[in-house]
This record gives sequence, C-alpha cells and structure tokens, in this order.
Amino acid sequence: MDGLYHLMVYILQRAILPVILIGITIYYFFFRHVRYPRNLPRLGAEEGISWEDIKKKFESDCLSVFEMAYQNYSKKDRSVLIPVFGPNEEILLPPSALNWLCKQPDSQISSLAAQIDAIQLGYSLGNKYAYDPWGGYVTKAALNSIMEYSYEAVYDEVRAAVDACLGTDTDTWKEIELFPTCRLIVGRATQRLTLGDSPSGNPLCQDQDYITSCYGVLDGMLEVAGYLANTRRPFWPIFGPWASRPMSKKIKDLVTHLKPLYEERMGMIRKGTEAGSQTPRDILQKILSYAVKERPQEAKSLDNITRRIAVLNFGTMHQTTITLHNLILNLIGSDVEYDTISALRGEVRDVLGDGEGAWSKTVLNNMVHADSLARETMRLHSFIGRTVQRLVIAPEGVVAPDGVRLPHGAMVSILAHQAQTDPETFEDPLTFQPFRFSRPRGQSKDVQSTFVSTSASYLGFSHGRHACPGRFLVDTELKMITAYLVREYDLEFPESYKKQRPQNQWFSGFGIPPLDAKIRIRRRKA
Ligand code: HEM
Repeated sequence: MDGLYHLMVYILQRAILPVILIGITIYYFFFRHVRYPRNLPRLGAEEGISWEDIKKKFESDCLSVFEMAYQNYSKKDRSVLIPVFGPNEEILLPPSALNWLCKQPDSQISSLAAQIDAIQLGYSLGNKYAYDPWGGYVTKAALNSIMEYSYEAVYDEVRAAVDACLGTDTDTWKEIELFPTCRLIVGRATQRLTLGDSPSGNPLCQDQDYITSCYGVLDGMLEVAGYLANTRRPFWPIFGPWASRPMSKKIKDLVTHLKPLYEERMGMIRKGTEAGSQTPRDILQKILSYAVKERPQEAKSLDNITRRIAVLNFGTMHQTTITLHNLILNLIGSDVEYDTISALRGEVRDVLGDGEGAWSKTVLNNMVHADSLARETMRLHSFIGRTVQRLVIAPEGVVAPDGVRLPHGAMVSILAHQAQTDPETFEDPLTFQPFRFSRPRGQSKDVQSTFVSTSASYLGFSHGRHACPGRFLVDTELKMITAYLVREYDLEFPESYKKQRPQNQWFSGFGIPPLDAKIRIRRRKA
C-alpha cells in the first residue's frame, strides 16, 4: 500500500510540471497570442525570405534586418512586422507615423507597459516599482531645478573622479580600460546629484564600493531583462522569479551602503529641519519627502527606498555610461581629421576662461562644439535601434495612419538608427563629423540642432511627451567631462589601433560599443 502511494506521488510529481507547461502553452496560443491582421506585412514575405531566415538574420546581424525594413516599408510609409530578440515580434511604424504615435493616449498605446515588458522591473525589483513608478515622476518634475543648483557640486565630482581614474602624472603616458573608467566617472557624477552631500560630511558617491554596488544591481536588472526577453511571455511567472534570484543579495548590499544616509535624512525630516535653509537639494531628498507625504509605508522602509534608488540608477547610469564611452572614442577617433581635441580646448578656454570658471546654463549653451560632438555621437552611435516603443493595451486595438489595425498586446516602435543615418537628411551619413551640428549655417545641409532637441531624425532620447527627461543631465555631465578631459589631458589610442576608432557592433537590436577598448592618456603640464 505504502509502495503504491509513493508510486502515485512520484508519477504526479513527474507529470505535474509538464502538465502545467502544456496547459500554459495551449492557453497562450489560443487565448493570449497576439493576433496580427492579414493586411500587416511580415518582413521577408514580399522579399521571398522565410520568417525563420529573417529571425536568424536578426540574431546574427540585426542592422541588416532593420535596413531591409526601413528601405522596403518605413520609407514607403508602411508598417511591417519583424522578428526581434528571442521569441518576440514587433510592429515597426514608418517615420511618418511618429507624431501620431507620440500623441496616442497612454490608455490606448502605453509607454509604461512597454517599459515594464522591456525592463522587467516587476521581476527584478518587485511589482510596485514597475506599476507605480512615482520615483520617475518625482525625478522628472525636480531634475532641472536640482541640476541648476548642483552644477558646481557635479563638476567638482567630475574633476575628482577623473583625477582618481586617470591620475595626475604629467611625465608618462598611461593605458586605461575605457569602459570601467566611464562607469566610475558617470557613477560618481550621477550619484553626487542623486544623493548630494551627506550633511555629516562624506558624499556617498565617493565610496567606490557603493558605486560598485549600484552597478551590481543595475547589471542584475539587465540580466533579468535579457533572460526574460528570450522567454515566451506565459513562462515569465515561472522563469522571472528564477532569473531574479541574485537580486535580493545585490539589493541587500545596496541597502547596507544607503542605511546611514537614509537614517540621517529621515532624522532631518522627522525633526523638521528639512524645511530649513539646510535642506539638501538632491533627488534623494525629493524622493524621501514625497514618500513621507504620499507613500508613508514606503518611506519607513529602507529596502523600499533603496529599490526606488535602484530604478532611478537604471535610468541615470546605464545609457549615460555607454554614451560617454562612445563619445571619448569619437573624440580621439576624429582628432586626426578634424583637430577635435584642440578645437574643444579652444572652446573651453573661450567659454570658461583659464581658471575653473563658473558653470551655468549659459556656459553649457555656449559649448556648441562639445554639444555637436555629443549629438553626433548619439546620432551615429545610439544604443537603441528602435524608439518610441509602446505596447498596445486598447482591448480592441488601434488603427495606425496606414490603415493597419495594431492589435491588443502588440509592441510597436519606430526605427531610430536608420532615420539618423538617412542620406536624404544627412550628408555623408555614416561618417562621424564632430562639428556637423556646430558648423555655421549654410556650410552643410544638416540642420543645426542641439544635443537635447529631439526630432524625427534624432531619436536616441525618443520624442514627444515621454522623451527622456534625463537628457538635460546627460548633456551637463558629458560637457563637464569633455571640458575637463581636453583641458587637463592628452588623449590617444594605443598604437595597435593605427589611429582608427574600434567599431561598434549591432546585436540583439542594440548598438554596443567595443567594451574592451583602451585609450592612452597623459596629464598635461600646467
Ligand atoms: C544617454 C543617456 C540616456 C538615454 C539614451 C536615455 C533614453 C531614454 C529613452 C529612449 C526613454 C524612453 C522614452 C519613451 O518611452 O518615449 C527614456 C525615458 C526616461 N528616461 Fe532616459 N535616457 C538616458 C538617461 C537618463 C537619465 C540621466 C535620466 C534621469 C535623470 C533618465 C530618466 C528617464 C525617465 C524618468 C524616463 C521616463 C520618461 C517618461 O516615461 O515620461 N534618463 N530615456
């Protein structure tokens, strides 16, 4: 009897998982699978290439898939379905639908739902950080005023971080790994703005272990997002928690670092001194003040506030680091032809004078060459391939301008890199020209525009009402770092690069810079 019981339990245990998986699969294919309309073309159908071959192509060479979609559909004002990373598909809308897409109400075509699917915060950090993203709203509202107040502090941090990473030896050239260096510099500068100065003295951003801990959480979030992007949606509830297992240790580590500052700041709020003249003006304070008033349970939990900071760091640090990495490679790579470094040195002298100068909005606006260098970097070396990514949540779907019904559950977007390198818009579009956007009017057909002004041909920060609000901070950090680097350092590539910038690669839909790139630097003599 006992044997029979154990046999039954054994069979049930062995069968239960396959039965659940088969059940989910049937449910997904019959009830949840996105039903694309017949009049939506599938990439490859008209070109005589099978869907499977296009899918394989996306994995090995996503840029050529984007290029085929752009030339054959986007340029002809037609939507098209393409395979993207893992088991997923996406509807690419043509650039002519950009303004229409940006104006769609969030209740029909949702930016937040797209972000939840792409970043997977629900699994890496918890559902409330995904579905109630008040930290982002608080940051969006407060960022510009905090920044204006913090120029000197952030520049101070940039100087200290660059000195610490590159050294101050004026006699010898030093070879450094560029990507980890960019991580540290961006990490410190960004955290100085996020956490400000501790009232008791030591800014936490100067603790290298803390910065490492921030990137530990960020990398963990990227791993969860990458893992789930490769998994079919109905299996997310099973594999999401599994993929997120390392997160709690990483968060705990961040909690340990943030604890003293959190207690200090909450103490100020409790005593009411927060309202006085000593009010710290940084993002942490805005977040804590909001939480105390609007989400009191969260305010009391250091773990919750730490997760809010982790979400924020994902926005502030990840793509900024990649952009700085690309920018420095472009600065050095374009120097032979455009004398980029000395042109920028001249600009820094003109705008800031020979001393440290005082940073302000006017100074930033006057750095037109540095601005152009950054915009040209985002144009040619953007990280994202598709932009204005949205999930259709209207139950009955939405009809796009070309008459195609975008069904419920479909992810839609617009190609960014192709629009930014279209020869109809840009002269010699695949060549990096650092001063493309700062040349006097009339010297080229490229429109003069700034780093922060988004448009149909500049989509790295997206466009419309959800366009990245952090781009003003990125602008500030990149200009400060560029100014300090060119003024204080000589920069070059290792000899083996033969003065050529190592190229970016496109895979999984993203433009990834060469993360093992090295540069040589030497401090300039005063
Ligand atoms: C080079 C660095 C960055 C790039 C390329 C970038 C790019 C983007 C993109 C493409 C979006 C999606 C917009 C949409 O859905 O239409 C976005 C949203 C957002 N970004 Fe950034 N970002 C960067 C840095 C930052 C920084 C430094 C911050 C914060 C200070 C930030 C805060 C945000 C927020 C809060 C949103 C959500 C906006 C909304 O949904 O309304 N980002 N960013």
